[in-house]
Amino acid sequence: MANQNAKMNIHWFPGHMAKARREISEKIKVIDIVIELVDARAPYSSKNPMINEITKNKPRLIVLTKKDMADDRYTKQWVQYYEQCGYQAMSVNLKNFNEYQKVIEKCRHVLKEKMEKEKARGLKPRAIRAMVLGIPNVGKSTFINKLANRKATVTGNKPGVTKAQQIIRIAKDFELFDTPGVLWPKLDDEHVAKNIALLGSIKQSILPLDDLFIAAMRYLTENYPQLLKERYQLEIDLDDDNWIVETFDHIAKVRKIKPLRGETDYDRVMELFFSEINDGSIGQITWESPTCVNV
Ligand SMILES: Nc1nc2c(ncn2[C@@H]2O[C@H](COP(=O)(O)OP(=O)(O)OP(=O)(O)O)[C@@H](O)[C@H]2O)c(=O)[nH]1
Repeated sequence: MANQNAKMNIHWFPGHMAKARREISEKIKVIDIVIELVDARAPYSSKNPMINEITKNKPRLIVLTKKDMADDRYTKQWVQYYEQCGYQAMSVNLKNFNEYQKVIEKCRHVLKEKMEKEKARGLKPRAIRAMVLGIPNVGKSTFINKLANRKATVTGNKPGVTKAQQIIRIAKDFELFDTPGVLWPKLDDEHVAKNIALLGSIKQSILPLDDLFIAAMRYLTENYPQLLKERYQLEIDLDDDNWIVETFDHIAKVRKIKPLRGETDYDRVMELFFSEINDGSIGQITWESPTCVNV
């Protein structure tokens, strides 16, 4: 589960990006479908900005992971949104025993026509080959490991087929690269950086923590006041000039955080709040809706 300590490699230098692109471009030649994982709690912010360019015209399935931590209403809207944009999209909870099977089913469905055409042209039936892509912490390894642990056969143990050693057979008709393509988020966009920090995917210190705290509290008050009430018995009046200090004081009191040199321990309050946001204990929250981002 995403947590306070989960850290994204935020040092994406042009060299890293070029390398990631190169590796993916190599693999993409031999795959039929790209499975792009994004986090359902921020399905725009957790996307790589250049994915279209990188994956060229390969069929793509956008999978919103961690739907158990996101707001169901928004998850539905996001799936619809991406479908309207012309992609295949679905949401999953990878913690559920068999959910990933739905992803395979969907891939089969997307490629049905292509495979039938190949058959009609007299080509030998073959397995669909897929690759998983996504920014750090969206669930790529969880997804691949689940598939691999169930029924994995390394298919490339033929001499001279080095590349194929990275491909695992999941089912008779489905193969997957065993390592995902790791892409970078658009951290120079403030909206994205804030959301990525709230997902717990990067060390939150890349942004001033108090700004992040204030932005999160404002958003929760406007969108999920009930969750704040249930978790912290907190009701914020954003028109009150003193709401920020009062919020800190209130949480410290309710959660019995010891004062520091006679004052509210602001750092401890933020630490507690962010860890509860990250691990989902405040509730199912989505940080952006399709209506507020320009995808
Ligand atoms: N609740 C919940 N947690 C999930 C889900 N999918 C993944 N996780 C958790 O999210 C965290 C990150 O998952 P990973 O599979 O390591 O993500 P990744 O994309 O491989 O991350 P990197 O290795 O950093 O690129 C782990 O703690 C997983 O257990 C999901 O659908 N629901």
